Amino acid sequence: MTAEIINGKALADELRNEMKVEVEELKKQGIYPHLTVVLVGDNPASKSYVNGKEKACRETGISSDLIELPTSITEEELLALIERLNQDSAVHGILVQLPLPTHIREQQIIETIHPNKDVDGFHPISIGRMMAGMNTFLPCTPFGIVTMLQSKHIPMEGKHAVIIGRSNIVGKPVGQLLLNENATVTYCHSRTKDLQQFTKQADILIVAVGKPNAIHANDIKEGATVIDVGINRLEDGSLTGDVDFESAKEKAAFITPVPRGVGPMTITMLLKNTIKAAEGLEKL
Ligand SMILES: NC(=O)C1=CN([C@@H]2O[C@H](COP(=O)(O)OP(=O)(O)OC[C@H]3O[C@@H](n4cnc5c(N)ncnc54)[C@H](OP(=O)(O)O)[C@@H]3O)[C@@H](O)[C@H]2O)C=CC1
Ligand SMILES: Nc1nc(=O)c2c([nH]1)NC[C@@H]1CN(c3ccc(C(=O)N[C@@H](CCC(=O)O)C(=O)O)cc3)C=[N+]21
Repeated sequence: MTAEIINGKALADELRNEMKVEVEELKKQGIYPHLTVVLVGDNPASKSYVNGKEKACRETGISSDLIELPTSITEEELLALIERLNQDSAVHGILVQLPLPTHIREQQIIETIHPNKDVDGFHPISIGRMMAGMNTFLPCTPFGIVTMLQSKHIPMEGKHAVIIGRSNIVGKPVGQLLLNENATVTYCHSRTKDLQQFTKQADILIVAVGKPNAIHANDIKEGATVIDVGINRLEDGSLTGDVDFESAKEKAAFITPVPRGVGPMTITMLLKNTIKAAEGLEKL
């Protein structure tokens, strides 16, 4: 079997065009959706992601501003900035780019962002609402993955979804969203014994490890759907995922590429959450 490639970039463009219309409608009502992005330090990868987010906002008619801070900023100063953004009624969404320097406690920062402005969906209140299946800001990468599966009418109900990775931003929440969609979910991680025993059972395999070639064709079941979340920059500057795409695409039924797979969908869901934040919480 040769897999159908799920073009995340094309789907992202399509959804962004729809959102553009929604944003225009909001503006007619006097609501100007606005995202504030906070970037601490000068990590080149973070800068590049943040640029992508700003460009996507512009294209959708969402206004955004970037607050760049030196690595030397203290946790107190960053918390004070977030408190100020929480109070600012012109700011609908707040995104603090991760990772943060080690002297700043990430969890403190995440918990200070007002849940009504938590467009990343990382606040414990957002996570709790997601677990309870309530309306909330869903974390962007998991939300993007489920949206991709739905766009291709790939059934989740009753299917075995195997997740490799258990981070708070990808692995754990994507498993929860798939569970909400009635999949049977297995989590694997670095302490999993005999990983292949699990991956070979997966109808839907989500790979969020952060290592090139973590998964090959012989790890997957014929006809599976393979979602590659990994973003790895190689020495030659090119980007690659966690899956050996060339071999896996001969065995899977559906597969996402890197680049132009999950990444653009992550940004698109951020735009969606920002619009939702601007529309106001009464809808939450
Ligand atoms: N496309 C997108 O929009 C996004 C892409 N990413 C990318 O996705 C990847 C994962 O990100 P993130 O979740 O933040 O990463 P983390 O490093 O936080 O998590 C990686 C996970 O993989 C597990 N793992 C590591 N090695 C193995 C192994 N050999 N076998 C099985 N499991 C293993 C770890 O296990 P343990 O918990 O035991 O350590 C951990 O749970 C990265 O490449 C990142 O750049 C991230 C966010 C968005
Ligand atoms: N608070 C916070 N929220 C995040 O959502 C967040 C974060 N911190 N820290 C880092 C990760 C990573 N992430 C990506 C977003 C888009 C692409 C993306 O658009 N990738 C393009 C390629 C981009 C390129 O060429 O560099 C693609 O895969 O086609 C990738 C990765 C969001 N993250």
